[in-house]
Amino acid sequence: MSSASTPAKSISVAVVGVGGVGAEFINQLLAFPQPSPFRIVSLSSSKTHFFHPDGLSITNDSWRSELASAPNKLDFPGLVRELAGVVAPGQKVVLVDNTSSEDVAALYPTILGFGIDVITPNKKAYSGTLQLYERILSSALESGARFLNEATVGAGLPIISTLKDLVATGDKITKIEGVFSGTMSYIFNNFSTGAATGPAFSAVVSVAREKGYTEPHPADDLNGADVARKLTILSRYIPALRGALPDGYKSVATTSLVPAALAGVASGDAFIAQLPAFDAHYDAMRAAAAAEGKVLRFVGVVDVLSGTIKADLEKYDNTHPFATSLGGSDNIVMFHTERYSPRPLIVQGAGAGAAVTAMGVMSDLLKLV
Ligand SMILES: NC(=O)C1=CN([C@@H]2O[C@H](COP(=O)(O)OP(=O)(O)OC[C@H]3O[C@@H](n4cnc5c(N)ncnc54)[C@H](OP(=O)(O)O)[C@@H]3O)[C@@H](O)[C@H]2O)C=CC1
Ligand SMILES: N[C@@H](CC=O)C(=O)O
Ligand code: NA
Repeated sequence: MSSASTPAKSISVAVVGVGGVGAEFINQLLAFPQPSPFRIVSLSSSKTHFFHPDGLSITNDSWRSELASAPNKLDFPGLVRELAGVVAPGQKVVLVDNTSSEDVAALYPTILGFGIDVITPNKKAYSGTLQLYERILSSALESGARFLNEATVGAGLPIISTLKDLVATGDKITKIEGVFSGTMSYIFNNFSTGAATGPAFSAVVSVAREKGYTEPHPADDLNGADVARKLTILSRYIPALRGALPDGYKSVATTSLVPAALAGVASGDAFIAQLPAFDAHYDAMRAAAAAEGKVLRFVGVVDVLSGTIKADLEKYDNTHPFATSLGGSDNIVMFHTERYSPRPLIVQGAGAGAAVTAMGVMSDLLKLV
């Protein structure tokens, strides 16, 4: 029974993926002030899951071991059907996808079609084919379910909400540019400081991985695909570019920093182990930039007027804001618009890491209350 001081637990939350971001999200959700409008009805790792329509009785100390010892193998389509049975008038169900799985992302149209909201930091769906993107939109429109993905760009930074607000209030975006990868930012903030020499490229990449900034496979950051995905997601919120990338991120002009010899390495561990053999190549790039008084930064551009969407390694003067004002995993995103001209609207801050990404997911969840 509900009352003003004890609201009904009216939002059932199913969490899929309990890696760095997923675990932090669960901790933030369990720490939400009581009485909470949320109840966790399901937790899934890539191996096991548990589900109870009335809510799970878990704590921050217990959920990992309980999930690890759960007898149920993960059957994701089966879980979706069970969740669909929980949807009822006044009873929202939201699936929070904290994986980087294509298979989970491919089911979003079905999930939304059941009236289940989807919240995710996973970029795979919205940066995929135009066809999948359009099916997500039409399923959400038909059922009224929400699809929210703030954490896919800039982690917890308000990038997507800012872009949506600019567009919804009638501003015209002319260009979005900046540093969109926390991993690339961390790497080049530490590797290319203006000096001709410094730490080994492979060592800096390893630290970025240890800090939880990289994708499960770090090559997905170094090959530029992660930035290309973010640019695709942003371009789809801009009316003039909505249909511009039929093949999604694969249509973005992208510079890869992965040595050709490592392009097919299947595991992240093997990739990290083999990267030191190529340090001399990156040393030469750093020295060449330093000789011109410049630093290296990996940037993305969505130029609405020319239709150019690209992810590239660029050289910037030592005095440029990309050289002087970025630290850690900082992203910086500049929105050039009709209203914000000639000076852009700028959002800057940590753009990767479990805590700030989970905060972005949590902020989307709060939009449902
Ligand atoms: N880390 C960051 O800073 C940011 C991450 N993101 C996005 O957040 C998502 C999660 O990232 P992160 O936590 O760092 O990555 P992790 O690799 O730490 O976690 C991903 C988890 O998903 C699990 N998983 C994979 N497939 C499935 C599946 N089919 N069902 C259930 N679980 C599955 C994996 O399990 P197992 O290990 O057993 O395979 C793993 O535990 C990614 O999409 C990433 O792009 C977005 C912004 C920033
Ligand atoms: N690997 C990504 C994580 C956030 O999207 C990054 O480094 O930015
Ligand atoms: Na964000």
